[in-house]
Amino acid sequence: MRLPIYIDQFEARKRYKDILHDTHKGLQGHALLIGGSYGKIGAITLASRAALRTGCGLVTAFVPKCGYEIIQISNPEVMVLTDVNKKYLSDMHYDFQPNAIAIGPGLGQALETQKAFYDFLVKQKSPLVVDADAINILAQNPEWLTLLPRQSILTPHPKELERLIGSWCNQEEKVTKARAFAQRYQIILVLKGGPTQVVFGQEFYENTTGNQALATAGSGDVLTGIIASLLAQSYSPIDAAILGVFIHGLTADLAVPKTGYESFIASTIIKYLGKAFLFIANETGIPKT
Ligand SMILES: NC(=O)C1=CN([C@@H]2O[C@H](COP(=O)(O)OP(=O)(O)OC[C@H]3O[C@@H](n4cnc5c(N)ncnc54)[C@H](OP(=O)(O)O)[C@@H]3O)[C@@H](O)[C@H]2O)[C@@H](O)CC1
Ligand SMILES: Nc1ncnc2c1ncn2[C@@H]1O[C@H](COP(=O)(O)OP(=O)(O)O)[C@@H](O)[C@H]1O
Ligand SMILES: [Mg+2]
Repeated sequence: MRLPIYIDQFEARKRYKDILHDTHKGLQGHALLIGGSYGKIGAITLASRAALRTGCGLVTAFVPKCGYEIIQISNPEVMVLTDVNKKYLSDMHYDFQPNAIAIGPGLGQALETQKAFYDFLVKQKSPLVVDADAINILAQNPEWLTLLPRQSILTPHPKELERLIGSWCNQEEKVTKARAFAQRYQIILVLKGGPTQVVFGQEFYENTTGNQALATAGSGDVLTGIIASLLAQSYSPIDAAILGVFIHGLTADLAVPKTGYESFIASTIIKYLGKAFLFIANETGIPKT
């Protein structure tokens, strides 16, 4: 098996873009995060807060009606659009053009949601971030995979990956199958775990940040928000995926000496995003190439 390209501070630094002094929220990108269902609005709440803390100018969450007050109260900076349905999404309808869309956290797999996801996919032209139940729905309806815009980023954890590509006997087989899948559908696969790997075309990357503190509910939902935010800020899909997993893992490395593993929760990732960005921007000592 070919050696991976390690996602380290050099790879992160060369991809990182400074925020310009004369920018404004309209230039910083608008991310749309679609998901949530009754009992799982937290997933999209976390994803949308992470998107804001990653620097995009505007964030809209599209959730079922039961999520409206939850998100408005917990994230006042986030705008909220609601579905006609109370408990799960049934019609992903919005009348603006976001710079990036992520779909899946907390979405559920109700039949009406699956149909709405199909109608949504048919209309998409720009790369998406696809996570959690949106991946599970694709695994149940593999013929829809061809509808994914090229260079969409799928972020499965190992169980979601298995639903998508089937089981594997060892790491080598996993990567071989993932690579064939990514090439077939012309997508980027973020294989979450410890360590997280990224598969894109002929390239295979492995992240060097992160630790077991990330094994906590909502950790992946936060990653989805981070990657969507970078995509909305005009990072290319592969740069958004690579920088996203590096920053996500770095928060845990920076936090654990202060929090310990046990008290680290998904909100702690968001809390440490600022320190992670400062590290990449200023503390690596690596000049911008
Ligand atoms: N606050 C909220 O609103 C939250 C909402 N959330 C939302 O819930 C929805 C369901 O998502 P989900 O991931 O919890 O369920 P699911 O896909 O069945 O996977 C679980 C199974 O997968 C496995 N597994 C997982 N990781 C693994 C690993 N690293 N390595 C190996 N195996 C691993 C493991 O299987 P086991 O080992 O038990 O066989 C485990 O039992 C989704 O929409 C999500 O966004 C959550 O984000 C939480 C916070
Ligand atoms: N032991 C570990 N070491 C490093 N990273 C981990 C570990 N366990 C989980 N993670 C990371 O935490 C995140 C978990 O994502 P996911 O399972 O989708 O969580 P959730 O659905 O609860 O948000 C992934 O980014 C994964 O790489
Ligand atoms: Mg998840």
